[in-house]
Formats: sequence, structure tokens, C-alpha cells
Amino acid sequence: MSNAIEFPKNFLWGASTSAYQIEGSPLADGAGPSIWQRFAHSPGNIRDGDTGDVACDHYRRSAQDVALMREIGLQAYRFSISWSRVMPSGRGAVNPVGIGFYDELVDRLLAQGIKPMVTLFHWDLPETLDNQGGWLNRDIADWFADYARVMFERLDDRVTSWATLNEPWVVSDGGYLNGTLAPGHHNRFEAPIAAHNLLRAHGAAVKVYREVGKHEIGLVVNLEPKYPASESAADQQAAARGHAYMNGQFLDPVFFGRYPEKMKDVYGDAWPEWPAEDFELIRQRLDFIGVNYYTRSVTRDEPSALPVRAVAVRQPLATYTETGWEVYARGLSDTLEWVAARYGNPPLYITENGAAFFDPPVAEGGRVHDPLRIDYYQKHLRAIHEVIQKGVDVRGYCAWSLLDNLEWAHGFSKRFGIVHVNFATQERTLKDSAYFYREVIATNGAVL
Ligand SMILES: OC[C@@H]1[C@@H](O)[C@H](O)[C@@H](O)c2[nH]c(CCc3ccccc3)c[n+]21
Repeated sequence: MSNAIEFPKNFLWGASTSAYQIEGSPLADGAGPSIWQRFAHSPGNIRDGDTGDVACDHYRRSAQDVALMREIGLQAYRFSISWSRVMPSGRGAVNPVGIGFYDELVDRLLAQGIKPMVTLFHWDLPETLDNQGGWLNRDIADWFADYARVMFERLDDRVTSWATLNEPWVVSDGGYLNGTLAPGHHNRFEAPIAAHNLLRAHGAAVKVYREVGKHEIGLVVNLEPKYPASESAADQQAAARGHAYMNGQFLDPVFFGRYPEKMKDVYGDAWPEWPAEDFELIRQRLDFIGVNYYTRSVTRDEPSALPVRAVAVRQPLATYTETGWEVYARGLSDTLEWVAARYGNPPLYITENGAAFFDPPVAEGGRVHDPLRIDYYQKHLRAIHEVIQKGVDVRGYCAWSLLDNLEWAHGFSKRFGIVHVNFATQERTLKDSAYFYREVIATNGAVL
């Protein structure tokens, strides 16, 4: 038997981006501000004072960028819709130019044989809704469902793969517990409420999709396996808390209609009682789970690291990315096997996977040599193939990211793209990793 790698026949090869990180023009043509517009323009929140005012200028260069996707041979493109571009006040009136941008983008993709994979919410909440409590207001489930309905009715004739939310954990942990991301709250009582309303909103949108939609809908979560740093009970418990907090907190309610028991241990007196009917809303049947994987955490007990009381331990012999994440492809296979075993082998897409390394400038002849990123992709794609061979139902893979873009609070300092962006000139240059990925797609993985 040849040991050449081959992915399943219809495996879907794509790349991902998100609206605020690439589009620019946040207030153009009637668009309303999102909380990231406000957060980025509040001094000190984003490195070097970078903002999404221009970013990759994708709002004006989408035709050029779709041509790039075609050049790389992408079969799918995962992108998010800016809620406040489409509904400037987050509710009610629809901005025809704003929704028209996404309508045209979908047509351009389909014209190139590229499957659109749409995320309705990738962190950029309309500012007006945040002013009404945002994810802390239970009414947001209805606001989000109304927005979702508008998008389904406009695009579901051409968009066949939808995700409600990108990474509710990051919104709760970064936006409400630690304050590192918009809306920048630092409140352990707010964080679980935001997480819960994100899940309720997810469920409300899926319910609408079951009324009006004809294709597939899922939820995108970031998953990070937690390995105890030692055999001690304290470290084992810390890893279990970290696992419940990041990985089980969202998938258990969606699949089982309940939170992991350990969530009470994590939040203590900040953990509310939840109305039972909320879980009936949250646990809507899904067609897939999107998994965003970057790294693992070797976890030890740290009583002062509230509320999870767990911290990652640096691995002395490992390679680390520019964002301080250990390169550990085994963690991806372990995570995928855990999801399959715990939740009944649901269809999965890897909706994000990638790394920021210090890329050299564009060399003579227009090449960007990024061997570490090629190595990262090779290792992680092999890890996916390994678990597919064991029966895990992975349907596709989207590299994060198509373009170097605004890496949230890191600004433009961290480059994840397989395509280099010169932010001064907006020139795009395929990195070596883009040429590598083109070969992976063309051979359905055989070059790995
Ligand atoms: O950091 C790289 C990407 C972001 O650019 C995407 O917008 C976001 O979906 C995303 N999620 C993760 C993993 C979760 C995480 C996010 C931020 C900070 C720490 C962990 C990595 N990424």
C-alpha cells in the first residue's frame, strides 16, 4: 500500500478571513460603526495605534482578491459579514450598498468556482447594540436572529454553508473577562452571561435557518487541548478546568444542553443559575462544527490566575510562533479525536489553522520565503489526514489566513497570511506557502 497521503475525494480546500481584519472602509456607503471601530480608535487598545480603517482595503479590492483565490486554486473561501455594514443600527433598516457588497462577493466567488462559507458574526458587534447592552442583554438573541434571517433570505440561494458565530469563547474571555478585545470589559460576572447569550443567539439563528434555509449551518469554536504539566492532582485538575472553560463550555451546551460541571468551579459565585428553557434554544441540531486550531496548552495549577487557576507552561524544546503559540500538530489530532468521541463524530471543518512567523520582506523576483509556515501546514495537514484514516469526519480545511491582515490587538505586527500584503501600497504577493498550498489542493494532499 503506498504511503502517499490522499484526502477524501470531495475534501474541501479553502482559506479564511474576517470582515474587520481585511475590509477597511468601516463607515463607507452607509455602514454603521462596530465595537471594533470604537475599540481600535480608543488609544492604547491596538499596537502601534493600528486600526481597521484601511486594513487590506478588501472592501474596494474584492475582485482582485477573488482573482488571487483563483490563482491559488481555492475551492472555498470562508469570510464573515459585517453586521453593522448590513444593518447600520444592528436592527431594522438594511443598508442596500452594504448588503450589496456581500451579494456581489458571493457572485464573484461562484463565478470562479469557489464555494462561499459565510460566518455571520466574527466579533464586530454593531456599536448601537453594544450601547443597549450587547451580549449582556438577553434580547440580543432576537436581534441576531433578525439579522441572520435577512442574510439567509438574501444569500441562501447561493451560499450553501453558514456559521452563526466565530469563537464565542474569545468574545467572552477577551471581550468581557480580560478586556483585551472589544468591548474591553474586565468583569468575571459579565463573562459567563455574555457567553450564555452568545449561545442563545446562536440557537435562535439556527432555529430561523431551519425555517428558511436549504443547506448547512454550524458553529465555529476555537479548541485547544490542555495537557497536565505533571501527574499531580493539582495540575490534572487545572487542566480539567481549562478544558471545561475553553473547550466544553460551548460544545457541551450545544450537544448536551448543559454546561460542564467544572464551570461552577471556574466561576464560583459569578456562575449564575440558567433558565432550563435556554438550553432547548441552544441545543439546535447542527450540520457541522467548525474547529479553529492553533496550539495546545501544557497546563499547571496556578491559584492566582483567576478564575480558571491554570496557566500554560512553556515547552523548552518546542518551536513557538510570533504570537507565542507552541507548534504542536499532535494537539490537532488529539482534539479532533476528542470531539469525535465525545459528540458522536459530527461532520467537522477545520475552519482556521495557521501561524504568524517573522516573514522576510518581498525578495527579488517577488517571492516571500516562509519555510516555517510551510512546515506548520505540512505537520497539521498530516495530523488531520491521520485522524480521517481513523474515521473522524473531517470534510474540509481553511487556512488562516488568505491575507496578512489586522491581527486584532496585535495590529498589523503579526502576519498569518499565505499572501503577503504591503499595507503601504496594498500590493499582494503570494508567499511560498501559497504556492505550497496550491500544490496541496491540486494533488488533494498527495504532496504532503
Ligand atoms: O489569531 C489568529 C486568528 C485571528 O486572526 C482570527 O480572527 C480568530 O478567529 C482566531 N482565533 C484564534 C484562536 C483563539 C484565540 C484568539 C485570540 C487570542 C487567543 C486565542 C486565532 N485566531
